[in-house]
Amino acid sequence: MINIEGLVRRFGAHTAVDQLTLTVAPGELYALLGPNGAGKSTTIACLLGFERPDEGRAVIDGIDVASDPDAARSRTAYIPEQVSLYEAFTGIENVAYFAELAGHPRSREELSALLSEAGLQADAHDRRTGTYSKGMRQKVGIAIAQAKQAQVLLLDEPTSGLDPASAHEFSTALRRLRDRGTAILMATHDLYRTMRDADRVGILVAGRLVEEHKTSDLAEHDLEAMYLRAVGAVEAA
Ligand SMILES: Nc1ncnc2c1ncn2[C@@H]1O[C@H](COP(=O)(O)OP(=O)(O)OP(=O)(O)O)[C@@H](O)[C@H]1O
Repeated sequence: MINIEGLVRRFGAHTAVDQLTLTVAPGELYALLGPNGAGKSTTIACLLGFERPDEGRAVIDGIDVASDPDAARSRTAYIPEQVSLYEAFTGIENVAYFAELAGHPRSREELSALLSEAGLQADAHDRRTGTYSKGMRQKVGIAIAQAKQAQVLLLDEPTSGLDPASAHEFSTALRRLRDRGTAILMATHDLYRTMRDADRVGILVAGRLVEEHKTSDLAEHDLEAMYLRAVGAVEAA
């Protein structure tokens, strides 16, 4: 469960996140849209304990992240745009390491099954991750989230730059995690993936949540028109 309550984060005179309140339930995938600089990454950084809120709280499974970042992080997996792995280690070794660190050691068979389930082809499991493509790294990120039994998954523009087939495979793996009860918050610019994968969508503009809807209540062109209107680019539509 993710609870963001009245979150404010300022950098000098600039308010990057402005009174943001947002909840993501277990088994829910929430897409956070917004133009560059809207405050999406800063919000995620507060949930990870990398940034401290000036006001309000970021809460993971009842734990205030700023008060106990280690306990919050043990329940959280994070997939940034570029997943960083130990390049000299294989895919299996990377997942093994992160699973063990989280207190969930796994057998080789389990690790291999997790990677396959995340969509990584079997012949890559024992290759050094230094040779992996971006899409393959994202899949390792999903396998790590599953291996450490993270209740919360945070993603920052995970599908940007992935080819359509890789993005599709990634989405399938993501939805599977969601269906197993993970609360997922994804910052993204991808309206198509948002409509396909997300249960709810919020639009952040200048740090403020200006729209929030169930995707089932929207058609794809509605979301695009709403987004353009929200960011003040309606003439461009
Ligand atoms: N450490 C920092 N110091 C000063 N300003 C910062 C810092 N981090 C972020 N900002 C500013 O806060 C605002 C929000 O940035 P943020 O990266 O959260 O936006 P974003 O929605 O993730 O954008 P993008 O889509 O480009 O990733 C921006 O104006 C940014 O320049």
